[in-house]
Amino acid sequence: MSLRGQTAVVTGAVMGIGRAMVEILLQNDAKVALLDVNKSGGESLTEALGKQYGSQNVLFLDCDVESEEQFKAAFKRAVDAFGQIDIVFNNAGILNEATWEKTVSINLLGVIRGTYLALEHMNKTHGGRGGVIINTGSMAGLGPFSCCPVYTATKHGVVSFTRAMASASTVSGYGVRFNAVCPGFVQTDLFSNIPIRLGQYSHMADATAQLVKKMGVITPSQVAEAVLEMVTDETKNGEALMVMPKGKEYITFPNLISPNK
Ligand SMILES: NC(=O)C1=CN([C@@H]2O[C@H](COP(=O)(O)OP(=O)(O)OC[C@H]3O[C@@H](n4cnc5c(N)ncnc54)[C@H](O)[C@@H]3O)[C@@H](O)[C@H]2O)C=CC1
Ligand SMILES: CCCCC/C=C\C=C\C(=O)C/C=C\C/C=C\CCCC(=O)O
Repeated sequence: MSLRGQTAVVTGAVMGIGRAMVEILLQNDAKVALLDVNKSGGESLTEALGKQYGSQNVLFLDCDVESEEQFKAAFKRAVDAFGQIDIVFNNAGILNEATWEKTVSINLLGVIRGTYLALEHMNKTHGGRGGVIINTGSMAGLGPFSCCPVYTATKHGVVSFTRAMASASTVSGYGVRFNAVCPGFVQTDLFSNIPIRLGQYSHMADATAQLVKKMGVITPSQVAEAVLEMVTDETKNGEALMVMPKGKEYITFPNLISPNK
């Protein structure tokens, strides 16, 4: 499937799931702006990707999603370089229960900030041409990940924010679709230094390792393929797509207004 003529912004683009998403977008002919705090890694990755996919199709922007100023400037530079933004993947996230305020700031506030800044360029009621925004949740956004209560709260926030924005967009005519991807365990850097990341819950590291063993682990590319499906399938809006070793599943949420439906 071709995304030729489409432009994407990916946060947390240098490693893990973000990096896999950048590659699949480039493989499908999109132009991609990579936003990340890892400047040296971002510059060398972008140089390598430029050689493979064409340097005019890839742009690194040094950006901390905690900073409104840096984030706003990055969107502007992406628009200046590529002309418009059609796809946004708000993916940057950390897992650290010790620095829990930072976890909230990056995982939840960063997604909200990225969504609102993206809408300034994409919202059809403000001269944009619409598009799709995918936010990275987690299975921890669907059920409790007991060793990480704050991380769990941020991911529930991401899923709920995404669903509410999908609904707001439909009602308001923004022309932008919103979906959340909810992976299980993915083999990335988040798996390093687990006891430190768990902070006061470090005593649960062994039990969590058992859970990982039971549930299994997927690759960043499997997550990227699931995200691509929600990018390209124009019927998908307000979805939370769980991605697990046993496969993908769109989550059915309770209908709170008509509980028997
Ligand atoms: N690895 C896993 O098992 C799972 C991860 N996730 C979520 O997937 C997303 C990506 O995580 P991974 O790829 O696993 O992590 P990772 O640690 O491999 O990559 C995260 C990337 O985000 C960047 N980043 C971190 N803080 C940033 C900030 N303030 N501003 C901009 N960029 C920043 C990092 O430099 C890095 O390139 C996160 O939101 C995470 O919560 C969700 C479910 C499972
Ligand atoms: C000891 C290894 C821990 C590794 C943790 C690393 C990353 C986890 C990232 C997540 O986003 C969590 C992903 C999946 C698990 C989430 C919830 C499990 C809920 C299980 C249940 O309902 O009981």
